[in-house]
Amino acid sequence: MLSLNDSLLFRQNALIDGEWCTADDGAVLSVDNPADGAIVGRVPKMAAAETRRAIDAAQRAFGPWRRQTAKARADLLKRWFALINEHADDLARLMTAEQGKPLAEARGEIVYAASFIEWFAEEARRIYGDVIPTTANDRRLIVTREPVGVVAAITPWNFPAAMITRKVGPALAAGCTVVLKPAEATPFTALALAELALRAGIPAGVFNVVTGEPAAIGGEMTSNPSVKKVTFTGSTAVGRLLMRQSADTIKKLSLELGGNAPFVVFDDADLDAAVAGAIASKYRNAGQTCVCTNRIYVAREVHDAFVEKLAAATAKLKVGAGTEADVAIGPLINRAAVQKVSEHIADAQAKGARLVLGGEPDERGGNFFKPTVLADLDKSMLIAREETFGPVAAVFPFDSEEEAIALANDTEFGLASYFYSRDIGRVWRVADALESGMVGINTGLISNEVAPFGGVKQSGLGREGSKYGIEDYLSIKYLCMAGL
Ligand SMILES: NC(=O)c1ccc[n+]([C@@H]2O[C@H](COP(=O)([O-])OP(=O)(O)OC[C@H]3O[C@@H](n4cnc5c(N)ncnc54)[C@H](O)[C@@H]3O)[C@@H](O)[C@H]2O)c1
Ligand SMILES: O=C[C@H](O)CS(=O)(=O)O
Repeated sequence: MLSLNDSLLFRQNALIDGEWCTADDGAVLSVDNPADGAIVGRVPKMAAAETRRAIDAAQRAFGPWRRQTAKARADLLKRWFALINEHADDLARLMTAEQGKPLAEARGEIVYAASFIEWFAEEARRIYGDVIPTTANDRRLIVTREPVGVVAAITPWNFPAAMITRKVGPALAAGCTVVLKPAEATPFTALALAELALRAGIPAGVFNVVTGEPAAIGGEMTSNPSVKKVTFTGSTAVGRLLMRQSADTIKKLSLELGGNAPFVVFDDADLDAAVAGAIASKYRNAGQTCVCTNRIYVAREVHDAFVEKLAAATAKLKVGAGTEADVAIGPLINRAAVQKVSEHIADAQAKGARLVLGGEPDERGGNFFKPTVLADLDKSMLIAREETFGPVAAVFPFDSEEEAIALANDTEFGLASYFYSRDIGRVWRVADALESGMVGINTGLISNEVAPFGGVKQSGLGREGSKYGIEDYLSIKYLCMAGL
């Protein structure tokens, strides 16, 4: 049973135009706790009709919201930021109950999620235009930047708060209004954030949350002409589908999609630092992040030493429910996730990989899986091509810098990549050669609100966070002011 300081944060209804409401037919979706399968709660199973009403509410709210001054919007966002931090413990409990991550990680995500609201409250007041040197004395050339309008947002289950504020923060700061569909597995964190937005004074209709049928809701979002932008975070497969569905009405798109991050350890690396970085990047959220290391390439000269150190560090990671003390690896989100991890391990072993540690579900059963280290892998294995999204460290040997770069880039994804070297020439050569939107050099943790987050190739379009993250919610208008 959920125990919150503020029980009103536990919302089991959707939010449309400032009102908490049910599905038209009263249907509901159950949400279960990945740690024990217990029902956490239920949310409306909405579809196209309710989504259309939410879009209409956002359209009505857009005019008044965009006409507020930047400072007025910034002040409301700062109040929302303060309320999120004030209620961080309750938000973390909600998140652990529905997503499973350890409470300490959930608490950290709330701080990270709030930082996007604070950052874009500040950015709201720096949306500048241009005055261009004129082409003739009878005219002045002016550039202004305007909010695009109603934004539809669809987010994943692995970061139930940060993936939402990384979109809603810039959208509201720019003067847009939002209709959000959170993942069906993790709606309660989103609904609690929406409750706090109302308490902050963000007007009805500016931020709406619909829950329910992904295909029906997404179909309305991508076809409704009032929606001017779709911003999506999730798998590349769904991102591709939404891109196709948005084409008929030429919607602006931001896509934060799948990854398959390489982690390269060169022979001149600080091995202990590389092991610490691999642990941080691999096992965060039980390996369920888009920027988790998926393939670890180690110079053959240091391969065995690295594997030994990595296995020793991995063996110290405690598996358990997110509410238990000192847990590092919580449950995976569902049985399908456990199945995929098991398939990747079995496939690798069948093709010659060596199991160093773990390799099977935890004794607890259910969605718990032992942190695993595999060695002596090669590119024929599924784990080399697919995003595992689980606690499996796959170590591949390599013999040259050129080979390491070729192996690292041998994927259709290009979100994050990492490498460890203390040779400054090699650092610049490898950083330039890696095909990814983000590169961690001598670190396994790169995410924050001030830097541009996003990928290349089939990992997506656009950037979130940083000064760049607000651009996708703005359009440029050129004024040619003549007759002077
Ligand atoms: N690049 C990033 O910033 C980032 C961040 C987190 C997760 N991800 C990626 O997301 C994936 C894991 O998350 P997931 O399992 O929730 O992904 P998913 O694509 O299955 O679901 C993401 C969201 O899309 C919705 N959805 C599913 N089918 C839909 C449809 N037909 N129409 C409209 N919406 C639909 C889901 O309900 C959910 O809200 C991984 O590939 C991971 O790499 C990427
Ligand atoms: O899953 C991907 C998220 O973007 C996680 S984070 O931003 O790296 O914390």
